[in-house]
Amino acid sequence: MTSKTKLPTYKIYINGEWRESSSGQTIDIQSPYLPETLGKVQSITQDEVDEIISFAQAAQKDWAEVSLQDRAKYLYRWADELVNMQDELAEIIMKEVGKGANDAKKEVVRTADFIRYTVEEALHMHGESMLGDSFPGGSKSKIAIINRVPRGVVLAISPFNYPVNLSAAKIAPALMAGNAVVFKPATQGALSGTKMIEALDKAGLPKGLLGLVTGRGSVIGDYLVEHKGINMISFTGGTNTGVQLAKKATMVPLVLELGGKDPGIVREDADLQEAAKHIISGAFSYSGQRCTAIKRVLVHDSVADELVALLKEQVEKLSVGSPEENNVIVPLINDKSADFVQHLVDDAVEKGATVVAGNKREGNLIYPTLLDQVTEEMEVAWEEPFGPILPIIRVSSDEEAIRIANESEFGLQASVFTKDINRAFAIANRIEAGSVQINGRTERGPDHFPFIGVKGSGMGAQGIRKSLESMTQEKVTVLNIVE
Ligand SMILES: NC(=O)C1=CN([C@@H]2O[C@H](COP(=O)(O)OP(=O)(O)OC[C@H]3O[C@@H](n4cnc5c(N)ncnc54)[C@H](OP(=O)(O)O)[C@@H]3O)[C@@H](O)[C@H]2O)C=CC1
Ligand SMILES: O=C(O)[C@H](O)COP(=O)(O)O
Repeated sequence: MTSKTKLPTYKIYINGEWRESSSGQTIDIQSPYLPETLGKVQSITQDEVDEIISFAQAAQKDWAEVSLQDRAKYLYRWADELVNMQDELAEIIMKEVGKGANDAKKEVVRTADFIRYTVEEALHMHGESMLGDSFPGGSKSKIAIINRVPRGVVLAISPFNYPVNLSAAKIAPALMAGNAVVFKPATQGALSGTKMIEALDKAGLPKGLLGLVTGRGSVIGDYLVEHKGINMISFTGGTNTGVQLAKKATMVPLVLELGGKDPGIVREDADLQEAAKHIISGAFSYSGQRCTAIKRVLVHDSVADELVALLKEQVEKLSVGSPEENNVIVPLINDKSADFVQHLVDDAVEKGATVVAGNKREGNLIYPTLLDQVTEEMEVAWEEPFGPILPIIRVSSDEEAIRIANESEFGLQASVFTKDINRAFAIANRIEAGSVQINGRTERGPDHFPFIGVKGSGMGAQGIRKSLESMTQEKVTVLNIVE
């Protein structure tokens, strides 16, 4: 991939046409690591949002009548288009969000796989029926037929860190389930999101069925969320944004996937080599800019020194630099994020944490940092850094590990490393999180697994089948047979 390609001014997508906004205003998208403006996106107006939603409402009525087999054809073509343009799209992802070149390409291929699996899952979902006679006084002549019907217009709002995959993870199930979509990508991610929609346009999606909204969430977000034409919201992003959104959205179903502070719990009987390998990859890939990154280690005192030595050895080997050379540690999305991460390190060091590795910064590039002797008084014990720093908290028992794990406001995932499978299950049962990984790093994939955040990490579930379910509602038709 070259870094010379000039990107054009991107447009909004309304009723199957690419348009500049009548606002006359655009937002420059800077690369997190290149001294370049990569392109401009439109700041949409409220009138244009109204237009998009009314086209979506009209198109959805026809789309709901299209057979699943026919809907599938558009989505398969979309997946094929994404694969065809994987180099171009991966280059944009890399430059726009600073993701390693290979990981950017994997994101595109994973997205095509996601879309195809979504189609196949939807093709194999069936309704159910019930006979009335199982309830006292009921009768066999009363039969309920329970089908899933589309919700209408789904608002899909995605974050910067997987600008293609997490967007398609909403759009594909929404469309396959018979909905129309209003798609609002993260502003830093809107170039990638727009390119992805170009692929959907090439696939011949009926006009109006999907509208692309660009503009700052802080400016247009409330208008979208409160719009009466929206029938469901699927949001992935930060907890603060998600909580504000939930307060504003009234009487529409919400799926929220928010932040995390996933603990890696290491028991004294763990295979420490394996645990260290999973923790490093869980904590530091893409510089820790994953909601599912391991964001704190809770290790038993008796093995803490050994684990810290193993982690140190591996942290020092992590490659640091440009995403173009596939470095693991890359510049963070912006200076503000880097400032926040540095603040967490400074606060911890001031309160007595030991720097085992790192604590070095060049602009928005934060070197991988391992902090030992972290205590509950330090902000880094609780805050989500979204950066390459890993605090180690030493604990004296499983009880203490569980207590600290659960005291977090978040509840996305957790990892438990141990050879004792009974203890692993006992701990997993008590951890307040959507998923617990036993002897593996925290991660969302494979994408057909349910993906769930509890407490401040979200509500509702994603994962292919769960997304299809959340983007439909059950409808019951009762047949009363006259004998
Ligand atoms: N649990 C999960 O599945 C995941 C969670 N995340 C979380 O996301 C965060 C990082 O992503 P980031 O993009 O910075 O998150 P943000 O919360 O900043 O933004 C997410 C999306 O919300 C939009 N937005 C901002 N304000 C509003 C508003 N008032 N109304 C509606 N939408 C709004 C943003 O638009 P704009 O960009 O224009 O501001 C963006 O599209 C981390 O906390 C991470 O943990 C990330 C990935 C997965
Ligand atoms: O956005 C995120 O951080 C993802 O949902 C995490 O996905 P991953 O675990 O597959 O990296």
